[in-house]
Amino acid sequence: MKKSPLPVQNLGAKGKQRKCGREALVKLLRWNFGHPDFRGNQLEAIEAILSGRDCFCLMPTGGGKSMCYQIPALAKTGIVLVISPLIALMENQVMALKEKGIAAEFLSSTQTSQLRNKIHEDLDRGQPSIRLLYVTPELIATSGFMSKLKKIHGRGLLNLIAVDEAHCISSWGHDFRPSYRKLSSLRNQLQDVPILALTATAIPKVQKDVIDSLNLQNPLVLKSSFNRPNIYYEVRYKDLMDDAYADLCDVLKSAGDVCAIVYCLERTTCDDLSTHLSKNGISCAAYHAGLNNKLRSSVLDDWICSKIQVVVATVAFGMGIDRKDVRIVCHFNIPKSMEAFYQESGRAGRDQLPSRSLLYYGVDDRKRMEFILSIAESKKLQSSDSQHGLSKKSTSDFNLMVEYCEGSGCRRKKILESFGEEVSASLCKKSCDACKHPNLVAKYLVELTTAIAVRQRNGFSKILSSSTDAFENENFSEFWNRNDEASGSEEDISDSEDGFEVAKGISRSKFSKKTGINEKIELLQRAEENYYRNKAHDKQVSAHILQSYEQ
Ligand SMILES: Nc1ncnc2c1ncn2[C@@H]1O[C@H](COP(=O)(O)OP(=O)(O)OP(=O)(O)O)[C@@H](O)[C@H]1O
Repeated sequence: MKKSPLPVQNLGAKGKQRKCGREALVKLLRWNFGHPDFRGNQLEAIEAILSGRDCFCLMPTGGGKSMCYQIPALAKTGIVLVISPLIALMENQVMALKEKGIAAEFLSSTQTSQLRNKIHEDLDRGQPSIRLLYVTPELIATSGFMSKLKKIHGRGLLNLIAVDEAHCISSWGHDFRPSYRKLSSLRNQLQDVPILALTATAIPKVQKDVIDSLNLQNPLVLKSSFNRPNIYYEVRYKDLMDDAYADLCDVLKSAGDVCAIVYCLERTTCDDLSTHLSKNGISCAAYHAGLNNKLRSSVLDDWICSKIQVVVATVAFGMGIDRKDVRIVCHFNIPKSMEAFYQESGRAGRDQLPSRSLLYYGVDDRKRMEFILSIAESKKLQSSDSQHGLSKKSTSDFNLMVEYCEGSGCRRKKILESFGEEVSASLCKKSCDACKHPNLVAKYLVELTTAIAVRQRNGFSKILSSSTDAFENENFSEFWNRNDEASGSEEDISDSEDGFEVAKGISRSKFSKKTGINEKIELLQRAEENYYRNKAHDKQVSAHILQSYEQ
């Protein structure tokens, strides 16, 4: 049942602001959201914002960042503007808030003009009923919307600008969106409105970049640990097992009928693996950008309402997925960076209950990812726009991921150290395989070294043939551009021209539909020669590679 919101707390008779004390804020939290108390740095962030101060807030996935702007929206008359990278994300949040009786809206080109006009009319009123307004960065950049914001601000009604997923502004971050760059002008245009930057994934370089780019003034910087104590981290080695599909099937079956996400690099793997799991009695479906919108949303709906328990997906299944009881997040292929891994594995256990991150590591997968990243890298070097247009992520970021899988020692420590955190030896408490079963993991790593040596002698035959397919049939589309399921409107970040999108362009042009098979083989051989230029390939290996193209 919808509740009516608690009366606004802060305005005295003459519009003078009264301090909204801790007790009143806790009351708002309990009444509107049913949580007994604030968590982590939530209260500090809220108090800073309500005092008019800029704030940079780093909280782990599932930490409760949205409360940091939702409570201020309820504590003051006026509007909180929330800038969010995805329409789906905005839709989810607005729906959840409306269910709680909180007046929230989003503006996007996916709405009817009638609905948009209604929202604009409300914003023009002396006392708008909307408390939270969600928009994309593209809308902010339009002069029409900016002048509307200025008018609202001029009437003293713009209380806060919250920039969600703020790391998207930094070209050092893993999710760089060129459209976020446009937010740099906010501080000048709307001078005394506090800005709150929120992110779950910011290495120190990105944190500084976010603060500088948004031009935050003397911000309160709140950082929580990235540690997710309720997630158990584990790596399994594909090269040491007969059948990774069967292994995953056993894992899911022995976990019971739990909710899980399995991430794969390629769409075909999603389809194959999902079919295999289904045949073995696991309630699951594939999800990737190759499926039509209707099918994708029905998979999503079925998963959200527990009709199916396991989704086998590419990274298109990403931001904005709000199911809290995900017990297992499995990476069936190695992710491209520690940041991506942290973000994706962090979708497990958002209810804080014990959960699992399971990564299947394979040497073929590693080589394939290195090959893909090397193409993106070489394009970046060629680009004259390398300062602003492209992500600055590089293959070196991937090495951290390889070290996570191939190196010895605590997995949790490796994750946290990659984000610049100092980690005490006792932090993990045996909640990763390397700490819980050190001898077994050490044995696996020795066996893996042997397996790699054997594979190097025999050549990594499958890698390039798979890459040909991928470039040709867009099997990797989501890898290059994580959000290609979005609507493609001018307000949508989905047509962002980030580094991978540009690299996709080269790959496509390299292997356009007109490219004949011989040319493809030649191009791939040349790429392969470059790639393995320090490695000796005897005739037998070359023949083996050619043979694999023909299959
Ligand atoms: N003070 C609190 N007490 C208990 N639960 C809370 C509290 N604050 C937030 N939550 C709950 O925690 C969950 C995660 O919150 P939220 O979606 O805001 O996290 P987030 O930091 O934005 O996560 P992500 O980065 O994964 O999107 C939600 O179910 C929310 O209701």
